[in-house]
Amino acid sequence: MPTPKTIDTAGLRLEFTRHGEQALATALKTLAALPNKAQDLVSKTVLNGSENRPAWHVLSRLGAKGFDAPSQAAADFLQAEFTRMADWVDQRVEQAGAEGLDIIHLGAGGSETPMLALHTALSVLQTPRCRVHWVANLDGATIDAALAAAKPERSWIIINSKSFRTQEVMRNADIALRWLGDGIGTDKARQRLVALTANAELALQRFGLPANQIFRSLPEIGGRFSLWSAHGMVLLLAFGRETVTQLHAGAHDMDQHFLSTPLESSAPGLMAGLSHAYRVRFGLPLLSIGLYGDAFSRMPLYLQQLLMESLGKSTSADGMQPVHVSGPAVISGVGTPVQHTYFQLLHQAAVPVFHEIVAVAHPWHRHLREHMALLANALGQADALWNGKDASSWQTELMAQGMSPEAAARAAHHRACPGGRPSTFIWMERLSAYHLGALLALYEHRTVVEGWLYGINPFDQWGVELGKTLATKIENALLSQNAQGLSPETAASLDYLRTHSN
Ligand SMILES: O=P(O)(O)OC[C@H]1O[C@H](O)[C@H](O)[C@@H](O)[C@@H]1O
Repeated sequence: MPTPKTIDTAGLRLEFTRHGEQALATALKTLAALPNKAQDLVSKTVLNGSENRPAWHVLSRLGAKGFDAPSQAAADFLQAEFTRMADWVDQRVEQAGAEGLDIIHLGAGGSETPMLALHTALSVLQTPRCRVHWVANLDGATIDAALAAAKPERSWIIINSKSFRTQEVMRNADIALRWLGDGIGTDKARQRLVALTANAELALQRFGLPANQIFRSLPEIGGRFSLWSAHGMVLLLAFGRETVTQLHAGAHDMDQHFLSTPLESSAPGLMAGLSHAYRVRFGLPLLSIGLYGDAFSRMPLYLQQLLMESLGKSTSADGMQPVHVSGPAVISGVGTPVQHTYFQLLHQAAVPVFHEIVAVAHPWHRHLREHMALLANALGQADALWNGKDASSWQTELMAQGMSPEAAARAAHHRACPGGRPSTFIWMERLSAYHLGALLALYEHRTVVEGWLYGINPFDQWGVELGKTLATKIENALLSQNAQGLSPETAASLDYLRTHSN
């Protein structure tokens, strides 16, 4: 099959023109040999073996269909829950009237980063209908600042946690609930608490929340894939049903492309195949993602979570074998500012990095000339990475400017860029909810396929769990002043902390 050099789908154009024939051929060969499990994403097949579950995030897009009875039931449930949530949101916004709402949004990881990324991007296009105060960290200053900026009488607390066990989220919820109780009374405060979760039992148990204050997702939807389900409520609050429906439509169109196209010619397939080829065949450790426009300023954290939490594994999906090469470390930032931070490393570091660029063809503001200059920067970086400029061209140029041949030769070596550094250019035709939905679904599918190529399970995250368990144990030791059972390194750190923490 000839290598597609560009792919147009769901309002996006992907250019694969800045990759060598060898990398493309390797990607195509490995993709051709990989059983295409895309359809399993919409069936009852257990794709997440270590947690013994299917992976059902595609079913949470509006309009998605299941392949068999259990998956269709899941799609029906998720989409009905979306409608219940959208109705609830409309009522809240209407009741708030001109005063508006303060939303205290408590969530971590996948229960915050994708919503924050989209909230930032969509805010450029549409003024949010409510003020959102984001709190992810266990940093008392952050929750204090969020609460100080909100008015209790118009505040709602959203506890966004799939497991309802994430310690920092629950701690912040306790603080926020106390603050709201002080402001409007305990009973009223409890009525202003909403849980978005796959663990409704725990929400009931911990906060006594009635069913109408709980919006449910499913355990089969992984944390970093969950924004389309109830976990994305804040987007409905801020931007309304029409915008969020457009977001789903973009993702759904990308799903259709992914589900109906062989991996070798699908956009997510080829991105994954190339990333895998650069890691496994060429040994490159780093992937860079540069996104052009401040609308994308919160996207890097989400993309890093999606890619690294999914692909940072070293055990085969069946748990039986070690995997020696898995996903790249991801560095990411917003162009042009990021060009002034780590791009030097892209151009001249001894070990090459592979790069992805996201840019929007049509400006979302009135400054067309500046927008063209922004895009010229994105293209200029891609060109410099791929075509470089060798020492002899520099030497000729510097001598033409009057430098002596010896000085020009020395200077030329510092300036020379080797080129041959690959990138995939991803154009969004416009900045819109639809195109953002398509972009996020593209990255989701690309991540999943890449996981399959390494032979790992992209849907679990056991490594994150150990540190969480230890944190609880260490906190108990700190409180009881008893370091028994802790590692000697931690016990020594606690000695320092005992004398310096208050
Ligand atoms: O939604 P929660 O259960 O609170 O989990 C929040 C986050 O916790 C961990 O960091 C997981 O690794 C993430 O995938 C998850 O999104």
